[in-house]
Amino acid sequence: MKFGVVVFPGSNCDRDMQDALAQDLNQEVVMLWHKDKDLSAFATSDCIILPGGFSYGDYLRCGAIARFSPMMQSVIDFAGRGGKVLGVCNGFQILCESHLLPGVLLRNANQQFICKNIHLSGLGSDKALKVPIAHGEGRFFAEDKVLDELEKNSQVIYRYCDEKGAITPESNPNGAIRNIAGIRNREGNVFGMMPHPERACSEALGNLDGRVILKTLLM
Ligand SMILES: NC(=O)CC[C@H](N)C(=O)O
Repeated sequence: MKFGVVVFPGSNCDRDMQDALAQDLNQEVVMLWHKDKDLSAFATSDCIILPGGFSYGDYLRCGAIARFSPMMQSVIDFAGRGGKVLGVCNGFQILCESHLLPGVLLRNANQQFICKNIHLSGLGSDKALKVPIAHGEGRFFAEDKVLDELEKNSQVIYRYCDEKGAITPESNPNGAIRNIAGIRNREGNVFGMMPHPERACSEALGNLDGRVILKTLLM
């Protein structure tokens, strides 16, 4: 399978994602510019990634302007055809702004930018996975009705937990509702998460837990 990584003005995790996929996971990766819109080289068995960063300087709300990039219309069409799409951090924000995923990312409860390792409970492992976060607007929120629907359809893919896997208020770094760190759409082909698996894919970085996440979701 082939991966396309969309570069927006202000993306800063695009090369990390490219490196993780190409070097650490041995996958074919093509970089895509947000002003282009041609995805004809991608089959629905391929995957488009919206990386982390500060697209358009985070003006208005994180992801609110990137949503209108020409490439995003093509990504929405690609997702509609069943192609896999993953948004990490700013990419997750763009997916919510584009309504490919429900809910919103609000400013962190403590009003601070948070950059640290956290633990996740969810797909791919029985043990807690250690992954870095780095965001100012990462507090997932949706109305109870939406949340109940997400839970009923197993669309919550990751929750913040402690290192033993317990999902507690103390293990929630940003105040995300129900400790939600990542979700998928109902069809199961669009994924969004605030933590950065691409920063945890290499032995040189001392953490391989990100590989488990990327492999589980995408390969
Ligand atoms: N690492 C990121 O993608 C950061 C996302 C966004 N700029 C925020 O601060 O919330």
